[in-house]
Amino acid sequence: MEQISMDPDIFVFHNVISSAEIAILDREMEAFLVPAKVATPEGEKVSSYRTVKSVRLPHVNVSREVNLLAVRLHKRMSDLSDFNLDSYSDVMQVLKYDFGGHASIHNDYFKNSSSEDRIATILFYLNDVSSGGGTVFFDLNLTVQPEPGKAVLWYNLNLDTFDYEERNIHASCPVKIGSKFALTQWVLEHRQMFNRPCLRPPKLRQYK
Ligand SMILES: O=C(O)CCC(=O)C(=O)O
Ligand SMILES: [Fe+2]
Repeated sequence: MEQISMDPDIFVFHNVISSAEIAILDREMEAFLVPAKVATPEGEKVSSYRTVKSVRLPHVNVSREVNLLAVRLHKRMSDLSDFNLDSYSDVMQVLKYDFGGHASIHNDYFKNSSSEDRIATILFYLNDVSSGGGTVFFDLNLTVQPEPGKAVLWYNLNLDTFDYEERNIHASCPVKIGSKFALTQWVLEHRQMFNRPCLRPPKLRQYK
């Protein structure tokens, strides 16, 4: 494990998913991938803002082998992050960015006082991308390049101030060769009330 940023904390882990496990996801999930939608004032839409195919995991239509793998991956994400994850409510997303696929600059929090927010993000990289495809943190001058088995963890809510962690604004750079295959987990805050207590309620979080 490496800490690639101290303030805010960002951690990188290596060899956290095996090539055999990646092969299962590659083989079984391709058929279920659909263009991801983003929330707009007119509802959920496919958008040039985020051009990626995605599917939820666990998933009702996939084999038992894949759903058992999903349970193992949740346990592993929980072990490496010390967050409490539940296979039924904290669904992961398998992501595939084809040539040119990208996610424009954003933060992962909702900043919406009516729902619980995403306290952190855990992103597993499942392949190499020889050109493009990095996760870039603009304010931190940091780019994390995909490598199979590597994972990155960042916090969307600051665990010291209990406020929105705006400095983790990020994007997924356009893929210039091949495709990018990844798995993301947005960690919700309510289930963390005992291991990360004292988060400020959404209405009291500041937006400067
Ligand atoms: O694919 C990436 O590098 C970034 C994904 C992302 O922004 C997210 O999962 O929230
Ligand atoms: Fe994101």
